[in-house]
Amino acid sequence: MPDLIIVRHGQSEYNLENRFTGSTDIELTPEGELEAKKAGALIKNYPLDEAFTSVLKRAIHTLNIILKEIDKTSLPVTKTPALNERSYGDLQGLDKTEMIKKFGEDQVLAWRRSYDIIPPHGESLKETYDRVVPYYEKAIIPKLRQDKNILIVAHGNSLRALMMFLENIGHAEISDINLATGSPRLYQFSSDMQLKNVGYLDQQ
Ligand SMILES: O=C(O)[C@H](O)COP(=O)(O)O
Repeated sequence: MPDLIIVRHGQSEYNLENRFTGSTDIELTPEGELEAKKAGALIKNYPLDEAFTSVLKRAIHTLNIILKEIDKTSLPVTKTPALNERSYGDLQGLDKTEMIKKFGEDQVLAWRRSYDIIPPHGESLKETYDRVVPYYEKAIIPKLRQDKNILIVAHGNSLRALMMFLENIGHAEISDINLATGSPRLYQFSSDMQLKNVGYLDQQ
């Protein structure tokens, strides 16, 4: 029965400053490092075989802190741009509240949470799904089929896209779903890859 754990990176400097991050390569805050350490403590009881992350440092550093916490710094790690945060295009670096003042709450919410509305020169959740899910199917499902336990550390929207696939979440429903930083979510599958159990480790 393979386990998959997904974790959004800990708080980043732009998260703290309420700025759009997207594909900007921004470091964790001290609070984000602490969140990663706490995530590691929750993951400790699950024997992992491999980990996957993006090529952005907030995710890589979160993974490194988790691996240190669970005493598995030699775990095989794959870093791929397929798991990167979606691009927020022209919004990157800008203040989220300022953007609400300029464009209105509904527009900003649509850019942030809708499935197919594209932020200016950025990437929609649909486009993110179209790179995350094929990568998951090609590179990660075969490992789970070999009964390997896998950890993925990535980003709010690359992981929302993956959650849509894993939990069969519809286009409308996904707009209400947000993944908190540093909160591990566990998926347990049967040997024929049927989802048997899903939930946040800090709520179990
Ligand atoms: O890119 C960002 O700004 C964050 O990682 C996620 O942003 P969101 O909550 O607006 O999707």
